Amino acid sequence: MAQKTVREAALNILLRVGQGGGYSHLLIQQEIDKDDLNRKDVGLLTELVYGTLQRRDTLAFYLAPFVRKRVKPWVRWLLYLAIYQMEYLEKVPDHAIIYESVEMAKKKGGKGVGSFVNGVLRNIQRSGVPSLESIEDPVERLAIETSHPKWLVERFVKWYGFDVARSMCYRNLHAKPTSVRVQSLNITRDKAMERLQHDGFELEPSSLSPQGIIVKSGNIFRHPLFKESFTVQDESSMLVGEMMDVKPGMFVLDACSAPGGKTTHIAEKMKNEGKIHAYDLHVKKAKLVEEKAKDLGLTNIEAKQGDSRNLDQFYDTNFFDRILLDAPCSGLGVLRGKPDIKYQKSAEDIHNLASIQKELLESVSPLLKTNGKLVYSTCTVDKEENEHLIKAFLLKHDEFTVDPTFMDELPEVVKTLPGLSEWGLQLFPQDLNTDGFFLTRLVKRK
Ligand SMILES: C[S@@+](CC[C@H](N)C(=O)[O-])C[C@H]1O[C@@H](n2cnc3c(N)ncnc32)[C@H](O)[C@@H]1O
Repeated sequence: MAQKTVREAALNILLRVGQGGGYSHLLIQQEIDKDDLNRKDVGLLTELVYGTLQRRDTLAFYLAPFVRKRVKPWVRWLLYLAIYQMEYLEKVPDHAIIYESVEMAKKKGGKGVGSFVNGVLRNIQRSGVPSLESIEDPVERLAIETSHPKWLVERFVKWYGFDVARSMCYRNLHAKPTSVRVQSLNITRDKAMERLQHDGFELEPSSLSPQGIIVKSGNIFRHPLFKESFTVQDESSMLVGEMMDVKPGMFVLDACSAPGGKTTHIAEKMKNEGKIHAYDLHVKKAKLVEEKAKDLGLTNIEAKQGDSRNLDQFYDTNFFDRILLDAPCSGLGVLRGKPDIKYQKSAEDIHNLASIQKELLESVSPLLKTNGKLVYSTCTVDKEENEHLIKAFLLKHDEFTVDPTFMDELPEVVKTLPGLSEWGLQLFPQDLNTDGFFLTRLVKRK
């Protein structure tokens, strides 16, 4: 695909995301599948879409003094795309960016729109974008310079203080590394790394899971061993499997399991013995768990569609040795991979999600055996969904406590992190370059 067409594809994706017509990562994937782009084009498309979307509010601030009238959404996105390239990418000179943007504007909207776009971009090139230093309120400035909604930055500052909020917002602007988990029953991590390095991959072992590998370069999806031996998984998520404390032969409930990253990890830890009852609300998603288990050769997983708020009709109380509740959440820890989330979620959404999480925890916890362990996790950094929820649950249920051995069993690298508290571990993306993630392990005493 010629570069100009890549930019057109980027514009179409941005417009659809802006209109609420899809998620950027899925739309990029669709475009890649549709056009069979080469590696360079895929890189450029991803960079343009993520970069522009990640910086949307900063770009709007830069554009504001140059556009006094209302413009159509596609023209606005076209201008954001152009300013993003002018301000953040060094590869293409400004005159080429302006030329291509004007051509796209003419093709899509006619000569008039073309000359409007030309005028705006040439003015920006001449006078430069406005300085962010002109914003006096530090929270508002942080919100605009890192393109997060102000209410969200206020929330982060309230929970964690300005410095942690600032590091997190900045880290959210940068791409995250790819990491994979090795199917340890098929191949050891050392052998897998040897093979990948031989095939030209640049790698690092994970410090959070002995099964984890950080892939610094190379396309792991196309590797011949991918299907049967690797699962793409953030290192923070691998920590869940590591902390489940499972043994072969146990009965485990994975209450929210799709697409099965953590289920299959737990199954590997159980040496493919015992049984994991893996539920998901959606039948299609439960199928994904089944397929993933099949690809990895794991037979101790039973994937089923079901609402985990109603499992008491199928199981007696005190049935499971271990329960994982990897709850549906706001996803505020994964903004690097899914920038759309920061513009779409509201405080009310978070509050509603926290009630679902609470309902799920209330419903699955009676199914745990005495002395059984329950891991609660989310990929968010919001206290209402994490620490506050656990605190309230423990206040109500004196049969549960945070497992006293949880802290000791954590990997050394997390033991000094600021997010470790008596309620569990809150990982921030800036800590170890993982997703923002929360996990804790409860134990049932009576
Ligand atoms: C965070 S994702 C789980 C990710 C998964 N544990 C993994 O590691 O691959 C949450 C999942 O919960 C499912 N879910 C939401 N509400 C549910 C409910 N009431 N019962 C069962 N599953 C639910 C969603 O469909 C979603 O797939």
